[in-house]
Amino acid sequence: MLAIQTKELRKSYGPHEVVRGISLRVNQGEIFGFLGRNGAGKTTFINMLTGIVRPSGGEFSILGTPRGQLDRVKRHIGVLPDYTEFYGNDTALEHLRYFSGVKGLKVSKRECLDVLDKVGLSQAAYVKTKKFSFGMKKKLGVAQAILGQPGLIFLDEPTSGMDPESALEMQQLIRTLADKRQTIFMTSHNLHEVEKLCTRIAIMKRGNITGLGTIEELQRTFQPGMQVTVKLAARSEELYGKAREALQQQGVCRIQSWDERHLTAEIGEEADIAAVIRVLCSHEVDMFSVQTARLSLEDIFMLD
Ligand SMILES: Nc1ncnc2c1ncn2[C@@H]1O[C@H](COP(=O)(O)OP(=O)(O)OP(=O)(O)O)[C@@H](O)[C@H]1O
Repeated sequence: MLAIQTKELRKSYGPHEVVRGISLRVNQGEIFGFLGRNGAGKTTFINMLTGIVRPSGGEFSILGTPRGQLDRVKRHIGVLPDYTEFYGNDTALEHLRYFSGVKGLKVSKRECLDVLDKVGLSQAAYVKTKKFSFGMKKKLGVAQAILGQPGLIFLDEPTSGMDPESALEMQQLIRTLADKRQTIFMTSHNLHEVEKLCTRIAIMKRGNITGLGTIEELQRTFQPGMQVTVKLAARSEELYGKAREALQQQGVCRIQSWDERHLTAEIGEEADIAAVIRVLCSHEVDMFSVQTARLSLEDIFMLD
């Protein structure tokens, strides 16, 4: 069973098509990263899947249940929305107990306290939420989303506004949830976090998915080859001229840029590094180091 399946899902506001026919499959237990610039359509897409926004076209199913029967699985879906506001005179614990009642979850006080502990709010269980900082509200939002161990959890920017330590703890919590086969569908503008956490990533641009896959698959899609940077043993015009000439003559790589000491070239695959090193050695080019690099998620995200 898939956690999420969408087919040609679309949404328009008047003449403005915000989500343009997205087909996506998310497996159970994945930490799926959903990226896009501000206004790309991420929240609208999530809001359709959680029943907040009515699609203009297309189909989807959640945990094997089609869109028309979403009420049947709502208890198994957790959501951290893109805004987190609470009734200020309630404590964190009161809020969770009230929320679990509204959602029809059978959750004990002990479980609510456990969840508050997991998000790092154990000290604030009996504190009124009007005294909460932005980061604490975000944590309470996550607590609400994971209450009752839902099979699918939507997290809209789960760590934004958190201090670095809290963000790391939240990332660890997300991993723990996925280890228990709970599916996470998350947005984040922290690309480093996404690169570290997510099993697969979709990049959304102007309502379309322009990239989809693991980080390695995205790298291969957007840069079929690899980049190799040779740092020469010394800053020397002669050495660098020799290196350039040797590599160009042998055609083992395509030189992209160079300065007085570094020479950066594109190679077809990792195994071609050996050929580059062989050519340079046979032409007596002394090297300090040879490094390969692939595009980072940030590089890929910035591509238009
Ligand atoms: N209710 C609405 N009525 C009209 N336009 C809307 C509505 N909701 C969203 N939009 C428009 O849809 C587009 C996508 O918005 P959405 O909030 O889905 O983007 P996003 O990718 O989540 O952005 P962000 O990263 O800033 O949260 C925007 O141009 C927005 O103005």
